[in-house]
Amino acid sequence: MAEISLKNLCKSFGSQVVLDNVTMTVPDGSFVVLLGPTGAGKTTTLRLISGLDKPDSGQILIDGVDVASMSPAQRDVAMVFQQYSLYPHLSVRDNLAFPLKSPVLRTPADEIIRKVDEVAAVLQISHKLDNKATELSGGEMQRVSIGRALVRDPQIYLMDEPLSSLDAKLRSDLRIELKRIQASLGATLLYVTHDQIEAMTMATHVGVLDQGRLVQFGTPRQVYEDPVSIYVASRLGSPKINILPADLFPDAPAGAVNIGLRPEHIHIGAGVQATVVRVEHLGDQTRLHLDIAGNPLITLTEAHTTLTKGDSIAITPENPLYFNASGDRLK
Ligand SMILES: Nc1ncnc2c1ncn2[C@@H]1O[C@H](COP(=O)(O)OP(=O)(O)OP(=O)(O)O)[C@@H](O)[C@H]1O
Repeated sequence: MAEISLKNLCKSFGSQVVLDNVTMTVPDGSFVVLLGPTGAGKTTTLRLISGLDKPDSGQILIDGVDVASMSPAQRDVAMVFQQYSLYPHLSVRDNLAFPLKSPVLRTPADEIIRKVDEVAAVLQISHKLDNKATELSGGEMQRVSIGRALVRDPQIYLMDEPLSSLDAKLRSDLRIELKRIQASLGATLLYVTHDQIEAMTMATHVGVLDQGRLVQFGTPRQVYEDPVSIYVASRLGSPKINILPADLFPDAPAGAVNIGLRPEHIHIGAGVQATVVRVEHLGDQTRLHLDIAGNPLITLTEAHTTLTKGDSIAITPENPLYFNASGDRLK
């Protein structure tokens, strides 16, 4: 396995700057999740690393080697796309075996059988091994696409929203499986998603992209607890962080325009008056939708709360985050 190092990477399409001076290290054996809204440059980053596109400037090093002159095959990278890319005329077994049959790898036949069976079991598609790729559901096809990356032993794995087409149950099963496989192989994995639960549960590190710029890189916990801006704070957490005028509460520091309050960081019992707008019972927890001087706010309370719509309560911020007029964090 290998480290990926991006140095001052820039890429434009026509007049649109898609990556703006991105410098980032994906450590050997890490699971790095790139987060950002649509168009932030996530897929482009993967395509540049895999060699499918070329950067305008900057460097990509894999295990310390500049890969600029290497073809995608020479880079020894396995990529899983959002859209499954299978050979429709081949069976699932042959699709999975295909990467191992490359003349460069020369994998022995019994090793191919063993690997394919192992990966099919992990991805819960053993019963479909003899089906044609066209005879699978979308979710099954996507599992075969992931399997085709897993049968190989590449230097790095690049995955572009590989779970987005799967239903919720399968997505959560595969989140756990992918994380387990990555950790047991010690694989270096760069993973693109919109899904903050995937980021929080799988990543060793999270990189947040904003219009082609890498605005924060750290552990999921660092990025969640210590975001550099409202933009970053809003990328992680469900329900989302509450962003309110800073002067709704006492003790805002000079220059603070907004206060950011995570739903779990609001103490009920004393402080500023708020009105209950809606009580959302989710089984294990209850979300309280509040109104505070005309501003919406969501917080959490115990499952069996007796609060109802129209009640008046008092709240105090815990661990508030303050932001200036540009949305940058005040320390
Ligand atoms: N080959 C191309 N030609 C022209 N523009 C492109 C090309 N590839 C990407 N873009 C543009 O670059 C921007 C970034 O695209 P990219 O696919 O990297 O975003 P993303 O963060 O992966 O978004 P998504 O989450 O929607 O996949 C988009 O505005 C896209 O339209």
